[in-house]
Amino acid sequence: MLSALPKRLLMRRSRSLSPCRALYTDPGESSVRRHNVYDLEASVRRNPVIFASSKCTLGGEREEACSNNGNLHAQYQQVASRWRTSLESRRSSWAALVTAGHTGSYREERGGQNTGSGGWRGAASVGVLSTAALAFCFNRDNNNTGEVLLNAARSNNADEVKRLLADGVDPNTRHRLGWTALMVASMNRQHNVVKVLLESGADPNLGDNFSNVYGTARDKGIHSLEVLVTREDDFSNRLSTRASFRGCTPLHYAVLADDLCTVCMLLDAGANPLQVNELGHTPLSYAKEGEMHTLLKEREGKFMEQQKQREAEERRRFPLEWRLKEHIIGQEGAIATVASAIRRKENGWYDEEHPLVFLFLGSSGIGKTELAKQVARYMHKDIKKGFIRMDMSEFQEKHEVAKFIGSPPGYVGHEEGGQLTKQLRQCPNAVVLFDEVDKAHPDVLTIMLQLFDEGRLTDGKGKTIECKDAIFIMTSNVASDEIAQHAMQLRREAQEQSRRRLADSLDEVQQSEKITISKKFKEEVIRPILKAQFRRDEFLGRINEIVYFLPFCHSELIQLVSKELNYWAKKAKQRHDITLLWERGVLELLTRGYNLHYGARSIKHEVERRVVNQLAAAYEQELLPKGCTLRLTVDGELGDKEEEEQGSPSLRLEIVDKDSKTRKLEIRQPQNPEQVAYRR
Ligand SMILES: Nc1ncnc2c1ncn2[C@@H]1O[C@H](COP(=O)(O)OP(=O)(O)OP(=O)(O)O)[C@@H](O)[C@H]1O
Repeated sequence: MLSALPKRLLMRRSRSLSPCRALYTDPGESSVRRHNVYDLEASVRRNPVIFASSKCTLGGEREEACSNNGNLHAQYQQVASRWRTSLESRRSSWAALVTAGHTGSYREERGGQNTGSGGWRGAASVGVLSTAALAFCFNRDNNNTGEVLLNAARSNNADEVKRLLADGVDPNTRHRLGWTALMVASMNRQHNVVKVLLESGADPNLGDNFSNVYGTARDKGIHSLEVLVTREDDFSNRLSTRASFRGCTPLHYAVLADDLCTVCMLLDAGANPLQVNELGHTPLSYAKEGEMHTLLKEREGKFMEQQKQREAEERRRFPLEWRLKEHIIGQEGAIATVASAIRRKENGWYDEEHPLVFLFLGSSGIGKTELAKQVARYMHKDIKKGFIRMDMSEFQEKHEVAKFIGSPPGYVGHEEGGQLTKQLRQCPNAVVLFDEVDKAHPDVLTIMLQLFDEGRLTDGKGKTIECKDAIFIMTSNVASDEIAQHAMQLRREAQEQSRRRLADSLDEVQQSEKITISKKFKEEVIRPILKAQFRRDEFLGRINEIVYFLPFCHSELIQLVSKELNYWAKKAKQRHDITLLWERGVLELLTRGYNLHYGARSIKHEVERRVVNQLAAAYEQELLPKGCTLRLTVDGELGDKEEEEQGSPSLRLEIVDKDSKTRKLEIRQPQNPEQVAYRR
């Protein structure tokens, strides 16, 4: 077994597949790579994809090269001495192997490649060998059942795999370097093992966490030689050390291994042929022409169709309105308007020549940005690219148009491109938020009009971005006072009416708080204000929906306070193992901090000021034992808000003892530094 080790090391260098290489294999290429000599430039010429991956791995390569020249010896000495110490204490025979003549046979088998190329090659050989020895040694000593499963999969022992799975080992256990047993079996054409794993519920859509040898070595803080040997021994020796495999699924590996049987098994078990790896490639990108290519292409089409059906079913079962209401309190009119427009678009009942354009109106901190974000989250899985936020107060000057779409050739910043165009190019169907649109310069509005009208935008370099599928949302505080006053007037009238009807049930009172802005108000009050602000009828004419956000009613304020307290209660539990409870009066008292001009933000601040400050002070004064229960209560009478005196009633923090008795926490007020100085 020991003498077999150098041979394995040599053999692993004979073939090398990478996600990029698999597409371009010609007879000449194999000779280039026969001795694992990477002709990187040739690869780049053949396949632009390798350029991306080679670029990122080039650093690793250079790092290796320079360590080869000077550092490696020192590095090797450091690592090797650690390995040797470990080896000596564990297996004296292994230590003997490192110092004995096996390195010689390794050199011979390398076919004289290292002769004349300096002493480091010899050192590297010893390094590889000792790493392999150590990896082997560690493997032998490992009792972890997950590792045993991975080893059984690697050695094609289907019976052992079956036995381990029956004993309850998780079929999705990952190797410490990132892969699963199903990936190992798929890469190594082990059909029986693949079958057993799939039958036991192994997930065919998990992606590999292993990037490449150098990246993984860096991430895990282990030497690249150890990673190399482990990858080759525990996974496959046919894969490139430089290409990135992060995100590759068992299906990617089965395609790389050119194994049609495994591909069929994985697809039948629900593998997603559209799943991309870190390089953005689906398994189909690695399939050569022929049966495999045709099969994957056909399955991709079918999978897309099924996905559409699933999404439609999901939309029916869990409508957009519900999803939005999970995150947004109140604003039911706004939610209904936005959800209906998106539903029309999703179901093909829209004008596909123009993008959807909304104008959100209302005061600050009322949920305009939050609703835009939630729409983006619903439309796009990748929220980072799918949500573009432009602060229009940054485009108030005429010359700032260039920042928006990029400067023309010959101007400063031409190469940088525009803030909007750069992001839109990455995701042309994004949800784009133009915050505080009323602050933008008229020239910027002209560009936006072109964008809304034609659904395309030409940047400073003359390149056009088609974005008819994007959703544009503008927000503005224009007319917010008028909207707030009107809404409060409507609420007062509704409450008066319900009082007159002697409605004493809470439901009816809450019903009376749901109001709708009248058409007359929109036409007679809001339109003229908007016209005066934007000065263009055609701009307003291109807006599909003007959406009104109303100030919060009392029941919505209670919900906002509860949401905020729940947030802090969760934090208290997670960070300090403290349970936080409160009575209804606390919610009532905290709603009094609501300020129409700051919206939900004023509630957040009130909770921080009256509750979180006390908690932090009590914690600092070591009044809160770990695992304790705290209750927030109101100290004093909750009378009319208008008659309330400064600071009264206040919030009291009590600790609940084991026998359910409570005692007030005596929290000292933080001392004013001036008073401290005076006393001294
Ligand atoms: N209706 C709401 N439901 C739940 N949370 C809300 C609501 N409105 C505001 N918030 C919370 O308040 C904060 C500010 O909200 P948001 O950014 O949506 O305000 P806005 O209406 O866009 O105002 P501004 O124009 O000042 O940005 C966010 O943390 C948000 O989660």
